[in-house]
Amino acid sequence: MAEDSPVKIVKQDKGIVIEDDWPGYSLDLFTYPEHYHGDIESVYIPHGVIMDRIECLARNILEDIGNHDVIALCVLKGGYKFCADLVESIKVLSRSTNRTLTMRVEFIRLKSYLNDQSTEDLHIIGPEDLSMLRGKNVLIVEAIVDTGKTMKALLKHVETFQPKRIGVAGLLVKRVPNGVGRLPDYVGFVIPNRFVVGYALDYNEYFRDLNHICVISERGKVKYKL
Ligand SMILES: O=P(O)(O)OC[C@H]1O[C@H](OP(=O)(O)OP(=O)(O)O)[C@H](O)[C@@H]1O
Ligand code: HPA
Repeated sequence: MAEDSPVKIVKQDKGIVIEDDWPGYSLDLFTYPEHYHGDIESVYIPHGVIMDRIECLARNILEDIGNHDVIALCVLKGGYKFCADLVESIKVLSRSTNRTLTMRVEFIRLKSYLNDQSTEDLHIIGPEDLSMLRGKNVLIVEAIVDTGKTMKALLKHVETFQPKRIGVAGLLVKRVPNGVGRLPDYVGFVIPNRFVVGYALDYNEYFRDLNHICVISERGKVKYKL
């Protein structure tokens, strides 16, 4: 039976720290779509490493969830791959440990970036009504916390629907000067202040179809600039 109390977050994960001098892997060592040739500088986090890390996060999250019901709130668009892989990993782990876990997934979309810059124009595009979160344990699933502005606005918005407890899983947290707001409870990787793309992270909607997380090249920035 599902427990009625709030989920206790005890298995916090501060993430794997990628140092500032990490150049990434040479592109020759990996495959990637031909149409991005010249548009990326290096493979920063290979797809397989992302998947392994997600499995660890899933294990920690599952231990904290116990027998509680949880709603995963996927932050679109950048979070769609992380959310799908995280929920799948939690499902597989819960089956292999004979648990009966019901995890609902809901979606919200926020947008603020133009080119590689955060703008003041932060829109919550939808849905307006998240009343299904009232009294529930909510796990926000976000691909990247950079300036932290998106997470700050999102938490403020979600709190108005009075969930029981909000946990946050973030695949990437960027080391930036003057970052704002709450850091995720479960972090995949802490990365240097470089603009990364792939694994659903975009630059003006390009690169979401790249499996690895890569550093965009100057040529890529110019080619897809708006
Ligand atoms: O911490 P911040 O500096 O606020 O940046 C993080 C946000 O930026 C990106 O979203 P974006 O606005 O590009 O929309 P998208 O997810 O649809 O690409 C990303 O997916 C995060 O949601
Ligand atoms: O480095 C980034 N890449 C893609 N989207 C982002 N949104 C914030 N930071 C980033």
